[in-house]
Amino acid sequence: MHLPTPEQSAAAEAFPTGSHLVIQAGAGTGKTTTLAMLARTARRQGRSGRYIAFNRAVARHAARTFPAEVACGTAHALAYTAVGRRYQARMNAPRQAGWRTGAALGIDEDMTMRAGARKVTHKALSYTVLRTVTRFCQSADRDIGPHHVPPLRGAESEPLHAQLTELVLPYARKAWADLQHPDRGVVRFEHDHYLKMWALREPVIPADFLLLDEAQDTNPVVEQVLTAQRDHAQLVLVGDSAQAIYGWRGARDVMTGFDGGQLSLSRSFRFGPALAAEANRWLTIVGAPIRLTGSPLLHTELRAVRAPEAILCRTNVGAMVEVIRQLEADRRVALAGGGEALSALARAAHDLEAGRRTGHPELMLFETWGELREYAECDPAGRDLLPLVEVVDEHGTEALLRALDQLSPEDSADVTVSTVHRAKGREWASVRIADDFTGPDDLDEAGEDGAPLPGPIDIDEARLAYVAVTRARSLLDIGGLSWINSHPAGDPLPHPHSAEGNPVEHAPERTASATKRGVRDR
Ligand SMILES: Nc1ncnc2c1ncn2[C@@H]1O[C@H](COP(=O)(O)OP(=O)(O)OP(=O)(O)O)[C@@H](O)[C@H]1O
Repeated sequence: MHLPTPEQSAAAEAFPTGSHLVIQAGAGTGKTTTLAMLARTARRQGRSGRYIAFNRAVARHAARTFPAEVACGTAHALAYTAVGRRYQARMNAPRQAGWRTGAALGIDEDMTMRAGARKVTHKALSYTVLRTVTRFCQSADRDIGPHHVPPLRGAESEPLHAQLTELVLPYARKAWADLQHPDRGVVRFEHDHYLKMWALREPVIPADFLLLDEAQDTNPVVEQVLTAQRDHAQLVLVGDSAQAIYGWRGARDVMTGFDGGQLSLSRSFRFGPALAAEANRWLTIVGAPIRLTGSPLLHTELRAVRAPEAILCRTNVGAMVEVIRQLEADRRVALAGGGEALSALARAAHDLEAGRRTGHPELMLFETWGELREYAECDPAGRDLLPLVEVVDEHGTEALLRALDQLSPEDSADVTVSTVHRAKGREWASVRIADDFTGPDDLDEAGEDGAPLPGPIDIDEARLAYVAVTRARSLLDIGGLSWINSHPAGDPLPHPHSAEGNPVEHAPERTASATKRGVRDR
């Protein structure tokens, strides 16, 4: 048993008062240890509660640490017990292509829409219908509406999206109605469906307290259920606002602005002071409420690393490039999460090269590779696909598929390549940041030395950088993030050109952050 830090003790003392709390827990600061301390305090008080984790693996890990009075699980597990189990027969139904579901809902093969020169086929319409239902299920809304219809690659303009919405909405509503029957229907029943049904019933969760983990990335549907418990249960939101990296798929940081006592954990047990300083530079840029202190007992170096245990990439395509490089260097390579997402992309590219349409949701509106290349090169909405086009044009799809076939399991690999999204919650002894983390574009203005001034840093990119650098224990090679060393915002001292100190930008939806994101890691 460790001697608690003053911050851990403060959390353990605040908890028994029963008031709602927010605990900002920085990377590697012993969050689980601290929550277990709270749980033991509750046991002494005779209170029982629940810990709600982001996924099942985290919930299982917590269950081993927490006393039995605290039930550990996910929001989906609660919803399954209350609603989902009635739909078990439908959940066991075999998977089928989205267009078959679309056809069963009435989207015939000849039902298409023109999007300029592109044809939105019945397959793309069916996909959009199913995605609309999923987005509704993740929202806090009572009914399906136009804002749930996702933008379709290659048909992003407002008039086209409006046309798509009009076409898709009636079928999305029909799909949702179909899903209500416990034992028959044409739409495949998914976990998000029963979660939404449960939320619409406005459930009361019987508990004296609820501990919500990873609260910086909470789906609105879970947020709605949780905040509705605040009159009978003590709410404790735990997470790290600076690690909120799922905003692009609708998640919200429910810690910021929450009405409750504010606590923090800032002593990192993962790394030493040098890495804490690097992390703090990013925490300053994102305007985070905490700064980290490294453990004086741990030595972490920042320097070039030739053979790191892990290479962290910004995008899926960046990961593909790294996999190829590492294989060429004769290293056994693992890809966190497996190679299926990348293989699907490579197969889609292969189909387009052969002049066939693909069913891949990102590329389904394009008929040929040339058409996709033009979209990536000339359309601002397609700019993030440029790295994919370049990697395919450089290596060819067959070489990419061969490379992905050679992946090793993590436990027998020399190096693990991962996107930052996949690396969340993980740590390695030595980490290199991949070179797809490019800095912001230069401004049109020049500085006193005549060199162009670097543009502001997108705040979403800075959060991603913070998650990436804090995965290392002993060695960090900041690699692709080295541009920060010559950016004014990378200076830990306030910069003279900026009243606030650091020029950063809070990017609105679908601006720089969206176009820079690359093919998404799901
Ligand atoms: N007060 C303490 N003194 C020394 N070591 C501690 C203390 N609190 C936690 N630790 C150690 O820090 C490490 C990380 O703690 P823990 O497993 O609780 O964190 P986590 O929740 O898994 O990770 P993170 O903090 O990154 O979310 C563990 O090895 C734990 O034993």
